[in-house]
Amino acid sequence: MSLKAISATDAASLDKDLMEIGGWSLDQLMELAGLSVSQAVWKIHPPNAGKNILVVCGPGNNGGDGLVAARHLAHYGYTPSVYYPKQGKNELYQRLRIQLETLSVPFIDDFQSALKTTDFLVDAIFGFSFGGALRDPFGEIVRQIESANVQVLSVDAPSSWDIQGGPPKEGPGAKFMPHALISLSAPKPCVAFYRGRHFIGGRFLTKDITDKYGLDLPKYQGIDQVLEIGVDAEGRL
Ligand SMILES: NC(=O)C1=CN([C@@H]2O[C@H](COP(=O)(O)OP(=O)(O)OC[C@H]3O[C@@H](n4cnc5c(N)ncnc54)[C@H](O)[C@@H]3O)[C@@H](O)[C@H]2O)[C@H](O)CC1
Ligand SMILES: [K+]
Repeated sequence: MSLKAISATDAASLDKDLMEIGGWSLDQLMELAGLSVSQAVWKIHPPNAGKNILVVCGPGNNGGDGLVAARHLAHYGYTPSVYYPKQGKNELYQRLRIQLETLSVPFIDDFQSALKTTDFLVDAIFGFSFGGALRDPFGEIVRQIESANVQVLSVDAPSSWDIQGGPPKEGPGAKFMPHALISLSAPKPCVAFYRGRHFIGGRFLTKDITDKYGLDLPKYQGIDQVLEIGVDAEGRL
């Protein structure tokens, strides 16, 4: 199955359209994005493969998707924990955090130790608004993830990758190739550099909006919020 990619600028504009024209709130979009991330985790790493899931969340909405996913994973019977080194100011993130704390999902400080004991990692650090060189503390965090012996699912883009141009040429992230990637709404151009399992999620697009941005409407099956799509040997979708 092939799906067209969307640039970072169009992805931001598409979200704006959904909220300003389509009647959506950010909470709703993030809830469906995070729900699809949790379903992708289930498909890749079902609970009988190990229940300890470490969700690493960044300061923006990509991190918000991770917080939502962690909540769903707790309800599915996993034992998620969250590493959230730089919480964003938006009150939405504070509410998502409270929801996790009331479920007794731990927010951990010792990332290095958590990496050694986790069964699976969700990279919800940066999505389509990432740009430039990694600023502290994220350079070291990405370096630890890429050298850890654990399967990773990246949310929307492998964190540290340029959304257009793919992995950095050197430094943290240069060797980062997650086991799986879930693109939200539509793949981002950096997927051309990606080799691994590839999912699409964010089941809320309408034909009007896919036509406006020249995208394909994924053919989700039944009640699934996530669909696995392929990437060929040359990185084409
Ligand atoms: N339509 C959908 O599918 C939806 C997707 N969602 C998710 O939202 C992100 C995009 O969120 P946004 O808040 O715009 O940005 P990010 O989370 O990618 O990052 C912003 C955050 O990162 C900081 N930052 C940027 N570059 C750097 C750097 N080089 N070093 C350190 N820090 C950096 C920046 O300052 C901000 O704090 C999308 O990918 C989806 O995952 C939504 O949930 C809604 C619907
Ligand atoms: K990410």
